Amino acid sequence: MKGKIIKGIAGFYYVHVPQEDKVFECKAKGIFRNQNIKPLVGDDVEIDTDDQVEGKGTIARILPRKNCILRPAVANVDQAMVIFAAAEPAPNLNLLDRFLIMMQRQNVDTIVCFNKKDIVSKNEISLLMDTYMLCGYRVISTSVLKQDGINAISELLKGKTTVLAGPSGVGKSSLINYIKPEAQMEIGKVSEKIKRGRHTTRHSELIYIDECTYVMDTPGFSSLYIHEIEKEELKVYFNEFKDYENHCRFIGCMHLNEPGCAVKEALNQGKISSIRYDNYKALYEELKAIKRY
Ligand SMILES: Nc1nc2c(ncn2[C@@H]2O[C@H](COP(=O)(O)OP(=O)(O)OP(=O)(O)O)[C@@H](O)[C@H]2O)c(=O)[nH]1
Ligand SMILES: [Zn+2]
Repeated sequence: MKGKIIKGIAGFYYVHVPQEDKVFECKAKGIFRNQNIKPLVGDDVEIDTDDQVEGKGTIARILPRKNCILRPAVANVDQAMVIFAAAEPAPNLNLLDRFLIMMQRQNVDTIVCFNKKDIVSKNEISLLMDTYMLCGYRVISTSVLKQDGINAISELLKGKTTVLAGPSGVGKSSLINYIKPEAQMEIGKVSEKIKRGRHTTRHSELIYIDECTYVMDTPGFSSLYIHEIEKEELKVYFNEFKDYENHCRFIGCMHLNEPGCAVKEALNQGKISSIRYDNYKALYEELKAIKRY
């Protein structure tokens, strides 16, 4: 039978078989260990089912991977969707930029979603959306609470495997519950959940929506390290610099204090978002401060 690994815990792999809409608890065959292959969430696999014990089986073969990424560890990803709340909690755009860099570095396209649009003004939501649209990202705004904009999300997810990520409390569980009511994700007040520490124990897991649509729920994050990046490389991830940087006076301009910098000129003319530029500067300083051994 063919299926997809949706979860891996302590040496067991949970394989969803769409044909039967059933999940089998599987062990991996020893051959994978010999070949140094570790089955990954997202892997398409062939399993042999156990005749004796209902719902158990063995992974016999891992089908060729389209891709696989490390953060989060998942195979065969088509895209990511990152959710931030427009307010409550206030969006930490430095954290959003870190996420975008991390995914771009792994060649994964990311859609940006600002949720809770019901509690901010039209101006506030437009400012957030424009900032990221200007950098070439697909951006949507939603209110899961008022069921506004969710159809657009369903359309974007259709037929794809999407990593869904975001900080705690932005409405990720609420969204998953809306598109897949059987998922029964726990929804709660931000503070209560943090007190219980629930978000720290959750595993990444693929949720089956339909035949070809999977969503990977990832634990809420509050920080992201991008320290493997060289400071000189950082500018590559700021897509909005591209239109200007060929016009900088110096080749290799870092767009900081160099004279004749076209990126800074674009910034001064309001063509580049100052929020993004400030994040670039802050991240650059952070990378510069890291000791390299
Ligand atoms: N006003 C408003 N509140 C929302 C919206 N979506 C979710 N909420 C509320 O925000 C709180 C957090 O929602 P969750 O769905 O639990 O958030 P989460 O992102 O899954 O959080 P973690 O599980 O900690 O990662 C809950 O009280 C929700 O009812 C929205 O669109 N508007
Ligand atoms: Zn420059």
